Amino acid sequence: MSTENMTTCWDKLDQLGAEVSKNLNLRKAFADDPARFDRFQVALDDLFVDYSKNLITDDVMAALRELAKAAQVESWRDRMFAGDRINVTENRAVLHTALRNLDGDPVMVDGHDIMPDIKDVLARMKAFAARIHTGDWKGHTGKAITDVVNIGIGGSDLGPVMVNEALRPYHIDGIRCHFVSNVDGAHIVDTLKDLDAETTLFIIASKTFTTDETLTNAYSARDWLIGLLKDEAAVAKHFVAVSTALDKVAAFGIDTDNAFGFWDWVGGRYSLWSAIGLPIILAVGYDKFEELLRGAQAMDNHFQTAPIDQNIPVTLALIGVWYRNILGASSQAILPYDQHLSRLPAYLQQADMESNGKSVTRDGKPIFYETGPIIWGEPGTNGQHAFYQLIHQGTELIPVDFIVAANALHPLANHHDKLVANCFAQAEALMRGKTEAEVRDELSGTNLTPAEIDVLAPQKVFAGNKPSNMILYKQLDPFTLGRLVAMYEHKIFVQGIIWNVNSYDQWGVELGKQLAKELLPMVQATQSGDARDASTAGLIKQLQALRG
Ligand SMILES: O=P(O)(O)OC[C@H]1O[C@H](O)[C@H](O)[C@@H](O)[C@@H]1O
Repeated sequence: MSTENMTTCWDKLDQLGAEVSKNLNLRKAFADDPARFDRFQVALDDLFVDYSKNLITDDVMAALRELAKAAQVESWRDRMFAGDRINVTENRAVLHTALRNLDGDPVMVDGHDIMPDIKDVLARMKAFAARIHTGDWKGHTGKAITDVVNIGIGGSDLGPVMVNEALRPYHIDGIRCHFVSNVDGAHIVDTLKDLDAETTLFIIASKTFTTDETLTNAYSARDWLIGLLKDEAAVAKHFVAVSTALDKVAAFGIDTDNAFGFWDWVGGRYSLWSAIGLPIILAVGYDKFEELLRGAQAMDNHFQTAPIDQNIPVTLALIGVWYRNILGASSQAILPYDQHLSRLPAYLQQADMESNGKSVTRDGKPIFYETGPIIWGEPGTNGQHAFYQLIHQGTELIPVDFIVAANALHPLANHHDKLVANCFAQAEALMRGKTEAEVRDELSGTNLTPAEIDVLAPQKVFAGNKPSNMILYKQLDPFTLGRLVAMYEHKIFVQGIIWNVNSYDQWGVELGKQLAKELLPMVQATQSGDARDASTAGLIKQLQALRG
């Protein structure tokens, strides 16, 4: 990319940033411009994004699109889809999009078409799930499986957890999925407490099959099963694995006939579309999983073909860059008005923060601008009664993504109407605010004294001018969920290109893992901690004292 062009774009954006900060009032912008809503929207069929309530003008959007062009977003996008090794620090292609390229062209990696491999694993998962669902797959004592426990962490947990929660209305009767991720023994102990070993199936999900938490939980699950069924041979009927490292799966003692593979060109946090999605297939059935893939594929096609100014992921990415780099926002709130999307913020924390939480460029140079924001959020309306206070009246600029379905998948229409009304109301309130004059007008009808009004009125003022996107669609079915997740994946990709970071490695997680290994014998009191820094050494001593 041309650094010179980028600098020109950033300079222009800085200048527009100063202008917008000084002059743009959204309430007035809507009043002055009846076409603002029509101009600032993008859609893919029923998936509609209103971005008119952002601190943007036509000039801002034009300058941001110039930035995307200068950063060569489109050619990077094409390189990603074509299987170029854009994950340079790991020398890998980035091809989660191939996992949902169900009826697309061949995708080549090192001269080999990967599509037949992908379809082969899908077919094996489909057949396996059918055996579980029909009761044809029997546990060691001859009983059908009723409970599935997925043991995995990070990308081998958060995607299936989020999707299974999101697709709750589609769950198949007779099979319950559980997830164990934390090395905190409470997680597995609490999960197994109510399960019957004879009817429980464990999925050990780990891309690398080296992750300590997952292996620790897997061994404890194995002990639990063998302890109850009194036969090591039981493992064969109660353990399956999902991994790219099938040799390590075999070393653990799981028959590779019962393992589902994926490949190093699937990043962990982009892997729910791969065999990592097995618990999704077990929860909702293969056909719904395929609808999820087809939804993601629809968003992939849109991302590849829609012009920049009508491209949903590009638009969301550019608006995010505007807030992060020009207007100084440090976080991005994800506020789904959908109880079933309660795990979406946590899922996007890994997707976004592990991808773009970087401070060196792709070629290893230090970065002197802001990169990935802090991602956080909770479903509405709950958040309204907790942290929205700070969004409305605090001192931080917090751009918000509201996400809501037009139709509920439950019969309580009055609930859904209230949910949607609250969602739209929050976006409106953030945008328009409430002036001191409006507050004083309201208070003038009360029996407060003028002195009391002087104290109270400023507290009740809403500055407004707070930005949000509204993401609205027909209903949260598997297809739409696929579109939604792929939309965020591509948003993250575009931002990574603009920030010139490698969004597909995660070296920042390594140091803690390494030190935990070193500290374990000190925690176990088989080695002295005295040589560590004074705080760590002191904590180890304090720990031993508390353990007595
Ligand atoms: O799937 P695994 O190899 O067990 O990895 C699980 C997780 O742990 C790693 O430390 C990374 O931070 C994550 O990106 C990854 O998803």
